[in-house]
Amino acid sequence: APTFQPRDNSTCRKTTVAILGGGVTGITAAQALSNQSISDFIIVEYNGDIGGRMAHTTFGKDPSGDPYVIELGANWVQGLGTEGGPENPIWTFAKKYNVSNEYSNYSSIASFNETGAVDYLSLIDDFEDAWSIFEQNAGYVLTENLQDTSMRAGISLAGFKPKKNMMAQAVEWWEWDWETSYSPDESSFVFGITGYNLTFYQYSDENNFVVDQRGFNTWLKGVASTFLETNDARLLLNTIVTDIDYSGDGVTVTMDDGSCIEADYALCTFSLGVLQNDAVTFEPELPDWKETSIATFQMGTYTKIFLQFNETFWDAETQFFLYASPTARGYYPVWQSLTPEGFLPGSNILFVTVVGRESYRVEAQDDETTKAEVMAVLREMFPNITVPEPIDFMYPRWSLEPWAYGSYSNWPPGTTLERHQNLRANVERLYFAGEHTSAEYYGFLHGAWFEGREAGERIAGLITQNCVNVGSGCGNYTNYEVLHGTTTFDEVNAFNGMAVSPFYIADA
Ligand SMILES: Cc1cc2nc3c(=O)[nH]c(=O)nc-3n(C[C@H](O)[C@H](O)[C@H](O)COP(=O)(O)OP(=O)(O)OC[C@H]3O[C@@H](n4cnc5c(N)ncnc54)[C@H](O)[C@@H]3O)c2cc1C
Repeated sequence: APTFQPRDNSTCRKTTVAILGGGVTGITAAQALSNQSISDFIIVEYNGDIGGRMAHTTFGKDPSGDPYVIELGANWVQGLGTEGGPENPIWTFAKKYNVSNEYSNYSSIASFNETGAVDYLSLIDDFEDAWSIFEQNAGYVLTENLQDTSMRAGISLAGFKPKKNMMAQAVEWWEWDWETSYSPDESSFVFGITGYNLTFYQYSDENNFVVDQRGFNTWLKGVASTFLETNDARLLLNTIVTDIDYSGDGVTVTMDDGSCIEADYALCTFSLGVLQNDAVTFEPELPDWKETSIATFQMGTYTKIFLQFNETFWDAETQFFLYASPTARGYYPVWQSLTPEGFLPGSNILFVTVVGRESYRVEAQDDETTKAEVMAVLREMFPNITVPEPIDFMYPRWSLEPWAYGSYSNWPPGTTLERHQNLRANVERLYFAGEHTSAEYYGFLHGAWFEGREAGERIAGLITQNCVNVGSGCGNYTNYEVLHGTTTFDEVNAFNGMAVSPFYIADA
């Protein structure tokens, strides 16, 4: 174990660029630097491996007694691409590094409630009919620069109102919360739809599920091996950053063992959850415009709960099982089977996903409590079968992981693109990038990849004075010190419902 050393800047390791975090963003940024012949960088990573939220573990056992490898975090390549059209870069890498995957067929679904199998799948068609209306409405709000609202309002105005119908609630969860890890009430209308379109219309509506027994991060290791040697001294694993001191001249990064790095530039790729939970101390404190944007955007949680059985007692061909709880929206709603061909046939593994508040609740309780809840649901879904106890059971606690504090970001209703830009923008020599800084693809692996590349290219441009990233700008990021609402003060009057000045003081 490292021994604590009092901080001593005179012995700080020196480098040109300190890359904080070895997830998709950090590794991609390092590659962008390498591509411009900048080899003097150090990557600092909390965990013992690269990949960040693209993380796997072992679970259960196969017929020969060896464990399976399953993904705790990112699992799909989302939006692949079309012939001749743009391709998702993650898909390009998945093909290049032969990452095993299988197409998720969302039509391979059966629906259930507390009485067992009940076919309410036509509600999915109703939701999708509403979708074709509200996506157009969102486009109108965007292009006319109208005020944003919630997805709830958007869905409702397009005619889909689940109200107390728990089966409609389950369908809505399948269509919305499952992707964004927040409810429609908590999600931006405009940026919810732009986010969906940029991935699933620009690339394609296909999601391919990774079952590679080397782990999904195998492609990222392949990318890293193109510019990092084995045991490269520029990759510090198992190293925890605690303090980041920044200025217009450079950045000093301190680790929990007291060691430090002095860099001309630093790129912080820590998740929005890490930033929101003050897991790292910034010196000086981050400016208001940065703090406000960190506090405004949301960090969602997405929890996959894995079960292995001795047999596949559910339909072996079906990929998805949707459950509508009679009392609680989002209560163990989507079940996935790894039994079908192309996944892990013979594994008898099922996993169920919860998000948002249900994730917080489930992640705060012990395995036994959760297992009992999950098994009670399965026994409601399959009333005519003696559902056996699982032979293995496991789930991660994303909301509690000190290197992530959640799963991925989401865009709340009623905020502007400028405020999001403040999440991206550098503060002096300290840069920020990650899935959360992607306005186009927040939440996705490809968002992390594009943002890592851009930050790497911008920093490289500053170092070499040779800007290659002409498309999206060079050097420092734009930021907005002050964000105005759309209402000017002369409009704060009785005609707009404000008959009394909000600044009125009775005896002044
Ligand atoms: C459960 C789950 C499911 C998901 N599903 C999908 C999916 O199917 N498809 C998809 O495209 N995306 C999915 N995502 C999102 C995807 O995983 C992320 O968008 C992406 O991995 C983020 O990469 P990043 O480099 O921006 O951040 P990270 O991967 O979080 O990288 C940041 C790195 O910083 C390190 N770090 C943090 N704090 C410190 C510290 N103090 N000191 C040193 N290092 C530190 C972390 O260990 C981490 O490695 C999912 C995520 C989760 C959690």
